[in-house]
Amino acid sequence: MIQSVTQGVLGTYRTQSIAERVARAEALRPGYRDHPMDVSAPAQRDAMVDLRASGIAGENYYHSLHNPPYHTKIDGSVPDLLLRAPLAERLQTVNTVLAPYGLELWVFDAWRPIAVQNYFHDHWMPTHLRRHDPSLEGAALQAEVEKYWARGAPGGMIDPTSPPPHATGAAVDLTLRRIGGDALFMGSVFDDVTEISNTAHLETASDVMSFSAIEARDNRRMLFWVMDAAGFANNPTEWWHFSLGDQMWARITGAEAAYYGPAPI
Ligand SMILES: C[C@@H](N)C(=O)N[C@H](C)C(=O)O
Ligand SMILES: [Zn+2]
Repeated sequence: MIQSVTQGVLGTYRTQSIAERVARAEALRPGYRDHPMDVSAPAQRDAMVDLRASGIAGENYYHSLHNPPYHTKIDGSVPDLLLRAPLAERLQTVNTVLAPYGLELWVFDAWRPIAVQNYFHDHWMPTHLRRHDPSLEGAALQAEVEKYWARGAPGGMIDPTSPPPHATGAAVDLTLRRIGGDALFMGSVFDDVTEISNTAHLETASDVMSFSAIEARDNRRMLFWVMDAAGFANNPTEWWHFSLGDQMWARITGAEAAYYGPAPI
């Protein structure tokens, strides 16, 4: 029998605010790309696995045509959903927590080719921002871009001490869905790179919240806490982005150093 999400562990997660935790992460995140990297950590050699082969559902968003706001396949994208093997195992564990509720994870993206990262950071996001504010340039433009899109690597040469999160195989973009069915309502589409996607946006949104907003808030809470319990850190500007072992994770959790640099691909 399928359990209601209002009961048991997910029921608890739905009622537990994430405001404080996300605010703390937000304060810690700046400068995460300068966080120490343990380049000789044995984990640096952890294998990459395709998540579908590990029983985790998903489709690479950038390699699909059903991917608003893009509605087109992104040049350089790949169909794979590759992640470090120990992290894939943790996602399997998350699925065992979700299964009694008839839920599972749905992955949008994991390891990302540097060409895709460079495109969004260097072209797509600056173009989008300048459409709204043509005067935006230089450091101010970069700061706005990097709220949502991490700096890539010029010429594709990834710095082993400062890789973009999705180049490490330790960052994953995902949501919750009914097993084999529809995704739960999270209040924004994936890659809506505006404030609506900030993880705690709905925690503080308004005094009189719509039922839609409450549902999205509670679903975000479920996702946040179930991933937190598996050791993942959330990127505070995006409800879908989680990582473990990379620099953003290290910065947010207070780990001395990251142990996942560029993925062995
Ligand atoms: C925008 C989103 N899909 C994303 O992946 N953002 C993070 C911060 C990144 O670029 O690594
Ligand atoms: Zn991401």
